[in-house]
Amino acid sequence: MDATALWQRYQDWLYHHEGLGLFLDVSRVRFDDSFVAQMQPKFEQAFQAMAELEAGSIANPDEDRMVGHYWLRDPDLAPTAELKHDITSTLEKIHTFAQKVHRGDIHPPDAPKFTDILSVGIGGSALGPQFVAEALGAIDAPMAIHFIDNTDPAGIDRVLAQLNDRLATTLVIITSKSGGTPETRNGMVEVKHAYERQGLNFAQHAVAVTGIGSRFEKLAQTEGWLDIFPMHDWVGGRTSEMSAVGLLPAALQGIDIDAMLAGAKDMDAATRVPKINGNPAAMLALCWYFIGNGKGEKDMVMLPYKDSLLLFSRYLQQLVMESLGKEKDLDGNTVYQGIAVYGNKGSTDQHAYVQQLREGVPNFFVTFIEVLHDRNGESVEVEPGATSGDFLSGLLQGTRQALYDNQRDSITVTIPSVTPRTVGALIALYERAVGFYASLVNINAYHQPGVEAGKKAAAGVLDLQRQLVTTLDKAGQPLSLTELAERMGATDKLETLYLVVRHLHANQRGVSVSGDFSRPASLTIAPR
Ligand SMILES: O=P(O)(O)OC[C@H]1O[C@](O)(CO)[C@@H](O)[C@@H]1O
Repeated sequence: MDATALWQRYQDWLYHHEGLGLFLDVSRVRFDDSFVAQMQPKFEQAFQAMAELEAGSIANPDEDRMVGHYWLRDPDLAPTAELKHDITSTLEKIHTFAQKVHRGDIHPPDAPKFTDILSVGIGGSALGPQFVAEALGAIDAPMAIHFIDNTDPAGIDRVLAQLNDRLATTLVIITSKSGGTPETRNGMVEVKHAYERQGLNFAQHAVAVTGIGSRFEKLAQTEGWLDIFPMHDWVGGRTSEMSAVGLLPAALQGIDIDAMLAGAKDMDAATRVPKINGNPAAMLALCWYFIGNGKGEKDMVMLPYKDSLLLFSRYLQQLVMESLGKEKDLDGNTVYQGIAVYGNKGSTDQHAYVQQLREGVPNFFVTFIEVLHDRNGESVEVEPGATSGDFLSGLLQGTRQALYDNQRDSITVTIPSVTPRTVGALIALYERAVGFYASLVNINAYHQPGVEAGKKAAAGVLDLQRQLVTTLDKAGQPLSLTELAERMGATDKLETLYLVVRHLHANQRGVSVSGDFSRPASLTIAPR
């Protein structure tokens, strides 16, 4: 396409949201008019399905529940007065709680104010709060936030060591919709121990964000935690940033959560428009379908050219991959759907993997996120007539052009600056695009059956470990791996037993091993 035709295409497809100051450019994705016409009927169905979802239909048939994250930013849309009340009262409760914590009305037992937040959660109960903290957390925020989002003992120790002197003034938020996620439970138990070691009362520092009636809710009630915030069953983990999951930590950090909600609400309204060109989420879904042939054949590389948006790709990894990565479609056909997402930030990644993007295997498309406002305050010229921000902008444009020249498609989302309002809008934009794309490829975006298999297998390994230690204790003599497996009736699990023994040995726990780990048959295992 020559420069004149490309410029025309740029203008024909340029989306601009005046209120948000957001632009979307899809001109560097090579679909043509006939493709758009061919997709029209599928989009009509997608718009219809989305309208039904917003009206409260059972959009997640497997789990028999409604999907209501759009109501969080526009409670008037909630299908019943009761749901509307749940949303508005939770928001009010968050505001009041944050104000009281900031004023010191709610304070730790032995100090006038809480200084820090320790958030314990994983997946949708961590990624949104982490992204928002990185994007919007101020250096002089009223409270600094820290995260435990794994069951890695060394990782937990690192966070607790950083907080050591301030544990007495740290507010702990335990977030789990199900209230039964092992990593989060472990994090909570470890944090509780840390408080007890310092002679502190954990309950008087703890807040739960959890599903109504969950195990965590009951525990928090029994132990008398500071407060409990509800997660409603119609909000999925990966779309929960605008529920108490995201809003509570954001409000405590002094982030304007009403502006986040307003930005998302405006974007929701813009993506409710039932047409392709003119609806930014539909435009994204159209591009994803075109580029990946409706089968996710190409990966989505997210490149925000702004350090504070570093975690957007990680946040989107869950939103996109947990929603779209499905074996079966809604009719039960095996489809193996999904779109892989990765990326960090520009221009940094240009010095890491952009070489491959420009010249290597063409199995991706890039989404550039451009931020127009460079910084608050004046910029020095780093060379005559150019600032650091000019370089950042030039590098984005240059990479976009270099990729296009080599047949690599890209999308560019432009926002005026990184604010609560634009961050809310970005989240809403991608939530809706994922919803549309799921309709286009006929899958359920709102369940995650695949995650269960790994959880069940992990539980099986831990059961085997307990059985192993009991068997060894009973035997009272060293056993080879094979003898151990025979006594346990687990001769089909020799490899798992070997891996468990190796891990226990590395941590001096429960077993004493002699022999050579590189020759499993040489090992003898005794109780410690
Ligand atoms: O909030 P919960 O119930 O602890 O779940 C955490 C995450 O685990 C998952 O269920 C996957 O295992 C995610 O969908 C969810 O965001």
